[in-house]
Amino acid sequence: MPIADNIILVGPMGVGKSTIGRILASLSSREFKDTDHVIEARTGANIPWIFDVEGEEGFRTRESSVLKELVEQPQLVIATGGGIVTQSINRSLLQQQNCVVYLTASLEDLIKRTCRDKKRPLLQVGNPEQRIKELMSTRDPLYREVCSLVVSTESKSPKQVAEKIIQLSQQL
Ligand SMILES: Nc1ncnc2c1ncn2[C@@H]1O[C@H](COP(=O)(O)OP(=O)(O)O)[C@@H](O)[C@H]1O
Ligand SMILES: O=C(O)C1=C[C@@H](OP(=O)(O)O)[C@@H](O)[C@H](O)C1
Ligand SMILES: [Mg+2]
Repeated sequence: MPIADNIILVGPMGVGKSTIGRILASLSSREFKDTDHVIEARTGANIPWIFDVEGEEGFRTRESSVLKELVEQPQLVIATGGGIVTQSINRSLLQQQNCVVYLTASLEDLIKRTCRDKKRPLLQVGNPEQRIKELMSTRDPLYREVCSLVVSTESKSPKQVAEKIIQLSQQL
């Protein structure tokens, strides 16, 4: 893969996109961007606040415009939010990219990694375990539709996952 190409991480909340993305960027000499962080920096508000004030729809509009902007820049690692694939306009854009990596984890790990924080509004309503299961059943086919690689994070440290992505992306 040419060095100028971006690596884009997709997958469910808690799979490690933001954590692994940062490490992957430093290991592969790319700049790290996280769609959620860009939205927060631009609005001066955190994700739960944006969901409260603008609803999920307002957040998705912001997310789509940030994604469109980022994919046009060279040599980035882009960590997306777990719901990026719910919008068909985002899926079309992702399908045009060279390297979109779907990170996977067991439901048990996803629950463990998200249960302690309150920064994910979609897990604050109802039973979080049930919510993660529901979201995964609708979103898993969508992640698969847009990805060029599937990489499991199970029993691997974030650094090991980042190294695996580098190895596999060189074979694309
Ligand atoms: N491979 C991993 N093994 C164990 N814990 C992880 C791994 N990757 C991420 N985590 C932890 O899971 C939590 C969620 O990670 P985060 O990067 O915010 O996920 P995402 O951006 O996909 O929602 C964090 O506490 C992070 O430290
Ligand atoms: O799955 C989702 O719909 C969301 C995932 C979050 O990002 P992470 O996947 O980085 O947690 C964030 O974009 C927002 O809370 C909505
Ligand atoms: Mg994240």
